[in-house]
Amino acid sequence: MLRCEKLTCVREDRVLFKDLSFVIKPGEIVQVEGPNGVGKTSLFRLVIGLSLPYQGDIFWQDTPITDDREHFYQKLLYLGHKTGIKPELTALENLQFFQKLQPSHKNLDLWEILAKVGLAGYEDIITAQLSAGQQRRVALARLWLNDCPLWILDEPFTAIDKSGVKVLENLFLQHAAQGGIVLLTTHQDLSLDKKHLSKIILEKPQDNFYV
Ligand SMILES: Nc1ncnc2c1ncn2[C@@H]1O[C@H](COP(=O)(O)OP(=O)(O)OP(=O)(O)O)[C@@H](O)[C@H]1O
Repeated sequence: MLRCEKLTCVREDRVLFKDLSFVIKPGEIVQVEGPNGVGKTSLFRLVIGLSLPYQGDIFWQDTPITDDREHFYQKLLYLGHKTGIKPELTALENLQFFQKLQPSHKNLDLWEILAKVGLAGYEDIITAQLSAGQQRRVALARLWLNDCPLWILDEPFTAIDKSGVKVLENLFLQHAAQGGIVLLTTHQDLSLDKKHLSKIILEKPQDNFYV
């Protein structure tokens, strides 16, 4: 369970959000929604401990994430705006690298995973030569190669076409059905219904909302 209590985020003396509290339980998919610049990425950076909140606390399984970072990071898969793939390696080599980080998945068929993300026939191409959407697909293949219960995904669908979004939505449902958590942000409309998708809406504060 991920619990955030009374989070306040300040950037350059400007309050992005104040006293934001939420709980995400195993099996939930939650989308953070709001216009450009409202603070979605900033919220994710707080939640994963990359920056400190101005006020508030973040708990994983009732333990503050600052108390046991190592345990928290073992449970977390975070994909940010950058793809995090190595452009000089092929799609397959990138996956082989990710697989080495997850020994429990050493027997998974990487060709099959590349086919699942729509890269059959592109396995041996240097990723720098792939399109933006194909590069994003290589990065997203990591979702098939981990045991982490908590997925935090910052705009995972950037440059991904509709059929790719559908594949990922199904994967999120599968992850949630197994007790995982997906916390994501996207500007795309998702086809998941209210039963499967909750939302945290961030709104632009008043112009004079300064500390
Ligand atoms: N490191 C930083 N230092 C100062 N200001 C920052 C920093 N990071 C973000 N900001 C500011 O905080 C605000 C929120 O940025 P953030 O990236 O969280 O928005 P977002 O909701 O994710 O936007 P988008 O939908 O465009 O990705 C912006 O006005 C941005 O300029």
